[in-house]
Amino acid sequence: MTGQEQPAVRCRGLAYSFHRGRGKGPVVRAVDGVDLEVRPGEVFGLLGPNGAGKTTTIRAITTLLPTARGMVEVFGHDCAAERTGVRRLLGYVPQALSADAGLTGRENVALFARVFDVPRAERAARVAQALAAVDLTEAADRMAGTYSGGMVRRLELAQALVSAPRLLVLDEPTIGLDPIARAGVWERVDAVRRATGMTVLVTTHYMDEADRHCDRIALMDRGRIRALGTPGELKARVRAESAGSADAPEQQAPTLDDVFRHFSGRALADDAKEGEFSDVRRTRRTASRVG
Ligand SMILES: Nc1ncnc2c1ncn2[C@@H]1O[C@H](COP(=O)(O)OP(=O)(O)OP(=O)(O)O)[C@@H](O)[C@H]1O
Repeated sequence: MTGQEQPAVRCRGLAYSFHRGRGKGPVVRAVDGVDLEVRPGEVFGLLGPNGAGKTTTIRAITTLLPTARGMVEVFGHDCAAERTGVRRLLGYVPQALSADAGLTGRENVALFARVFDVPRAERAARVAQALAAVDLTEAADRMAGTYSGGMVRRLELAQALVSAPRLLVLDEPTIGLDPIARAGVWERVDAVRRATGMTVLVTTHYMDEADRHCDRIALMDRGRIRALGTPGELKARVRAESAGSADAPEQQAPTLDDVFRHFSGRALADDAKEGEFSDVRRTRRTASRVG
C-alpha cells in the first residue's frame, strides 16, 4: 500500500487520562478508547462540547502527548515511534495564540518556515504564497499586533500552511470570531483544500459550521466517539431512529444539535453552563486576544 492510500489518520483504542490536583486528585479519562479513521483529502470534524476530549485527541495525533495509550498513525506513520516523521506531514493551528504580536505577518510565517525546514532557497516564495492563500499579502508587513481577530486566525493558518502539510489540524479555528471572520477562515481553508487536496482535521463546537464544511464528522462526548458519519447520514439516522417517538424533532429535518442530543442523551448547551475554570479562562484568553 502506498502512502497516498493510507488513511490520513488512524486511531485505535486511543486513551489518555489526567490526574487532577498535581497528581493527587482523581483521574480524569479525557479520551476513553477512541477508534477513528480520517480519509485522505476529506475535511473531518471532531465535534463536541467543552471537555469532550477533542483537544486531547488532537494532541495525541499531533505527537504532543507521547504517552497516550492505544495506536495513532498519520499516513501510516506511528505517532509514538516516528514523531519527527509525523510532524513533517502536519500543519497545526492550536487553540492558544501561536502568532507573535511583535513581529510582522511575514516574519511570523517566515519563522514557521525555518522551524519546519522549508529549504532556504524556497522560503521567501513559500512565505509569500502562504500569505496570499489567506489574503494577507497587503497586510504582510504590518505588525501582527495590529491585526483583527479574523486576520490573526488567518495568519496562524498561513503559519501552518507554509510547510505544505498533507494533514492540516485546526483546533477550534473560529472560536471567539464574529460570523464574518468565521466565514473568512473557512473560505480560505476550503480554497486551500480544493487547490491542494490536503486533508483537514478540525475540532469545533459550532454545529452549523461542521454541517456546512465537513465531509464527515465524529461526535465526541466524555472521551468517546458517540456517532460518526456524514452530516446527512447522521441526520437520517436520527430521523429514522426517532420516528414515532415522543422526542422526535417535530416534522422539521433534524439539525446536528438534534443529532448530538440523540446520541449523547443530552443537549450541547448543558455543557456551556457547566464549563470548568480552565475552559472559561481559555475562552476568555482567546476572546481578549481577538478583541
Ligand atoms: N492538562 C490537564 N490537566 C488536567 N485535566 C485536563 C488537562 N487537559 C484537559 N483536561 C481534562 O480532560 C478533559 C478533556 O479535555 P479536552 O481539552 O481534551 O476537551 P475538549 O473537548 O477539547 O474541550 P475544549 O473545547 O474545552 O478544549 C476535560 O475534563 C479537561 O478538564
